Amino acid sequence: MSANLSPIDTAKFVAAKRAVDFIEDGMRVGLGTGSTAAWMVRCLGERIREEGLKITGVPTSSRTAELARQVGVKVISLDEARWLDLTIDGADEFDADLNLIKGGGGALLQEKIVATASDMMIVITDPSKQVEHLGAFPLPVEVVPFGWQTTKALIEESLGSLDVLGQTGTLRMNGDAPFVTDEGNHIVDLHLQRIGDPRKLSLVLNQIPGVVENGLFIDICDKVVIGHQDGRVEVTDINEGSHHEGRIEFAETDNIFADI
Ligand SMILES: O=C(CO)[C@H](O)[C@H](O)COP(=O)(O)O
Repeated sequence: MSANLSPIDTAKFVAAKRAVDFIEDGMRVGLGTGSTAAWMVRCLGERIREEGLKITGVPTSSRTAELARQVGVKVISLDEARWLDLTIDGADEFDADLNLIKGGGGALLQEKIVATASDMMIVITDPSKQVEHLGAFPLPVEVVPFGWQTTKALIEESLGSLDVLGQTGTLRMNGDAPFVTDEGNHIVDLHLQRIGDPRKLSLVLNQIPGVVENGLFIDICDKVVIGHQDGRVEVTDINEGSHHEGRIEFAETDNIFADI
């Protein structure tokens, strides 16, 4: 069987395939969560099978852990790894400074811990996630279940003094019940439309009792790999100030698509 990739999956796949080139034998790698990160895990599995690389992966969610094991990536915990060479993950939005909104898939807490414990973070994405100002995508905030309505009210109250356009939050649901993260918490999505000062917002949110973490990733991402539907790939490194373009050639009959 071969896959019939949609244009958006093609963009995600080529970004993932290019990013996996940055993984070297022996590395400890943080494995992100989401549909783009899932492509990366499959591409890494393919490299391990074909090249016999010795890689250990630290997944950022139970979903990613399951996929990694399925495709032959050795999985260890962050406490076993302690520190990582590289993390590759998707994002919901990124700006020109490579600040991010993450957590659309609900894994922001583990994603932020793992990315922060890495020498380098690479974000893989399609061009639709690039924005001038963060905030059109609802900002996920992970809160403990105890007293979540009070925490949500305190969050909304704090937004009044900040440079944001919207000020409402909604509890993320999973059917009729609140969504529960891998850490047993809930998520409040903030509808801000435009975030004037992401760094300040992140600090303010994380000082509210009941808030565990928020989905703003400030000064964490080093490189972004943008895949396009025609196979083009752009790589921007914020530390080097470099920008390169290339192309990924692939056939939809490749082994990697066999199970999709
Ligand atoms: O932050 C995330 C999960 O918590 C994801 O990386 C983000 O939601 C992007 O997902 P996708 O690649 O499916 O668009």
